[in-house]
Amino acid sequence: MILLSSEQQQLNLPNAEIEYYPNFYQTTEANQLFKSLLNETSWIQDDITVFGKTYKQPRLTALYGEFGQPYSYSNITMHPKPFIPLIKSIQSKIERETKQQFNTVLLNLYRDGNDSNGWHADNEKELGQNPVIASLSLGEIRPFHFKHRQLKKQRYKLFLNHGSLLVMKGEMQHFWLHQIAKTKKPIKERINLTFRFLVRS
Ligand SMILES: O=C(O)CCC(=O)C(=O)O
Ligand SMILES: [Fe+2]
Repeated sequence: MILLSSEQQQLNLPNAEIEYYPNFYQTTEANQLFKSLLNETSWIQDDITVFGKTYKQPRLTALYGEFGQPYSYSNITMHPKPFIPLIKSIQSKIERETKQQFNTVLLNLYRDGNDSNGWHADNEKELGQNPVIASLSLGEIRPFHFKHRQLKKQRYKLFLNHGSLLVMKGEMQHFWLHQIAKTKKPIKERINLTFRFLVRS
């Protein structure tokens, strides 16, 4: 099933609360943000270890945070850089419009269709019980797939527009998995910023 909309939308799904703002940033501003983030972000390519074998992560990432608290997922520990003004200003707009608070952002750069982000949930302990995650998309439009862990008919894809914001809340990270799949289509870069609130340990 495909979910598409041109307006702010609340999706009613079992065990999840999802809000989607297709035009969180207008195109001109989104274009500028994309260009600046591509150039100004400290992108790295981490190694991931799966069943004892080490691979290059199939995308570039960067972590920025307010407290310098490290964030670990999939056997990777990332140490945040202090916020840069550009990212701070994006965070402020997201906080204002969603009425939620964030202190950390994980950025993903999908260089082309070969880059991806496998099925996972953002359920690390330091995110707390029911995390609110705000995900800004810039650049190439790619489908965000999500599926319920138990209810096998509950599978969806949402095309994340250039300049769009997706907010995941409620029990979503307990009951659902999400991914950005590889594609053979010749596509350009996509940047994604996922704002999170890390509980201080
Ligand atoms: O690129 C996306 O839209 C999803 C990113 C994501 O799921 C993550 O970084 O945890
Ligand atoms: Fe995620």
